[in-house]
Amino acid sequence: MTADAVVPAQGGRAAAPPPPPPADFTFQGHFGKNPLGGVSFRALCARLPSVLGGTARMAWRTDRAAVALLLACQVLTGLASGVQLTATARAMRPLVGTAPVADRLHAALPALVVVAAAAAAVRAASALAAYADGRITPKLTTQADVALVEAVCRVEAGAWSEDGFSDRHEAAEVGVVRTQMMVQDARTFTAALIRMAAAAGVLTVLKPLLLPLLLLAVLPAGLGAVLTARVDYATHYANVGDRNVRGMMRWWSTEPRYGDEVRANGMTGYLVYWYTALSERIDRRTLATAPRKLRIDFVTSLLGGFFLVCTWATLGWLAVTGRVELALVATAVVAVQTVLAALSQVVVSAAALFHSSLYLADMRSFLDLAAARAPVRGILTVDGPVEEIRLEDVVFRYPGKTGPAVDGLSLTLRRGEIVAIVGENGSGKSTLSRLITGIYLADAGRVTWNGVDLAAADPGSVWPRCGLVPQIFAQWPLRARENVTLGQPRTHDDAPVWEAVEAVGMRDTLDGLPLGLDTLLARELWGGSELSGGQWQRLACSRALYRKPDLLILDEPTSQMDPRGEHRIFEGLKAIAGDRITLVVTHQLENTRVADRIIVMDGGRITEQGTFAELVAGDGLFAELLALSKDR
Ligand SMILES: Nc1ncnc2c1ncn2[C@@H]1O[C@H](COP(=O)(O)OP(=O)(O)OP(=O)(O)O)[C@@H](O)[C@H]1O
Repeated sequence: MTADAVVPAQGGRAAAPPPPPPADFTFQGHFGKNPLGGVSFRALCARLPSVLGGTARMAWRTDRAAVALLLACQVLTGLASGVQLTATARAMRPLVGTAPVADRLHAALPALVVVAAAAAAVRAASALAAYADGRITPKLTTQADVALVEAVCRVEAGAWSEDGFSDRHEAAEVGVVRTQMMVQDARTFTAALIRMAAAAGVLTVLKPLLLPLLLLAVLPAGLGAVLTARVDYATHYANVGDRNVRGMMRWWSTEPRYGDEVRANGMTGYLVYWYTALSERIDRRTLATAPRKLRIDFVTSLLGGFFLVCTWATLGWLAVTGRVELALVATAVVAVQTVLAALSQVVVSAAALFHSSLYLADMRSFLDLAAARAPVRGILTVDGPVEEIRLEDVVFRYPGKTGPAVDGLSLTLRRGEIVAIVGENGSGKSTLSRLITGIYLADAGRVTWNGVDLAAADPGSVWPRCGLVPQIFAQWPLRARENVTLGQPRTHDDAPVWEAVEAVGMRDTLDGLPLGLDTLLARELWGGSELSGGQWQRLACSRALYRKPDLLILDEPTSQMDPRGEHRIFEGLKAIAGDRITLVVTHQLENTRVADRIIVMDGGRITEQGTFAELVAGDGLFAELLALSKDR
């Protein structure tokens, strides 16, 4: 079914005109250019030893015993292949003689036994090598995967706003998948290389002339495989942006949590159309390369075939003209077949290795990029309770935006204070809370905690002192207990967990779950229990309270709560305010009554501040917004 065939459902009404296709996602910046686009063929092939070396080093670090076993098996394979061919040559001599069959067989028997034993050794070595690979690969893949997850979790939040960062991440994910094939490709490659060397050695002894011809017969296939891999990679690179967005849309469309919105708002038709259209665009790019790949295949097969015919013709000519005795011709046939099979394996696995190396290089370069974006701020530490947080002429602009989100803002927050931040959508409230916590660093001006500039402070001494309930909070598919304690060192005492749960009025709800605090909060997983939106929000608040932070920031903390829950949260805030700085971002202006001070933001600046009574009495934005909230 094509995108055109997918008619967006409009509640039974005829769908016209056709919906717009998905937007084009192309990056013009630094990452918009395929890094291999201008690289020569020789330079591409020269990568192979470093790829093999890199894989060997990674594997060595992972499981030395398995790597040693793998190497031993490879050497054994080579030796056994050589023995097999030499014994074949020895067996052929009596076999092609003129004595009675029984005598010929009898004379060839010892050599044939050696052939059989060597073949068995090759089989056994190959089985053991597969076993060693099976031990290395899962660990290697997990290592790569964990390294990627960790790197992504650590980067500065601002990195995600950089042009192409998210797509480089998507490309790195493909690198992790490719890691699964890396050891197998390297194993096949080295085994074939060793087998080929052994067979070529025997063949060289028999008739050196055949070897270059064989090489010529196989090399075009290798060239073709590498050229095809390059075309595939170029297509992959061009598709990364689209695939990334398609993956996200797939998640949003199929995630049960958003299922109600998708169904009741009649989005299914358009979403399927959109998904199909984007997939077709990706397919079009992929299919566009098919004729080129076919041409490469044709030309290289033709060349390879030509040289293969030359090899067999040469062998025939040698036999017919008596330049080689018949027994040796028979061995040469076996040797040619062996070298040919091994050579083909070498080029195919070398091309596969090369292909994987392109994606692994993406993974490594993303890990480097992520490491470069990890917070490196300084070694200063914030000690003791946080008494004062000060912002001095702070300016912050998101990458790619023309104007600043926070524009020359100065503010002092003191321990024991509850400060409410209000303002219209987009006025910079959430950005301000990110600057205060040091999630973002100011472009100009500075933010200090107890006089320590966050730009020079180790985040490890700052973030453990924060408790943040963001506007969009996570609903972790973990047990209820972990949903409260996540981010804190593990304790075996549930009393503080219940205390935090009690503070947000969730004790009865969690008590009622099948396994209490041990209940898995994930509807879609086996044995999981789902909470309501407001209950999840209460749990997010309890997570921040459990941390007993020096700085508590609540960004729209009660937007999904019933009045009882909301009342409880704000009463609770007053009770614990003495030990910390509390910041509440809210549009529910009535809730700001609890605050000692209210800050009104407009266009990234503070335009008013004071107590609730003072601001109500004034004729500024706060009074206007409050009047609007009551005007029904
Ligand atoms: N991650 C981001 N990347 C780029 N621009 C952003 C990002 N987050 C916010 N902005 C921009 O910064 C400005 C301030 O946004 P911010 O989220 O701080 O406003 P807010 O006052 O919290 O709004 P709301 O009341 O809607 O939550 C807005 O113009 C917004 O478009």
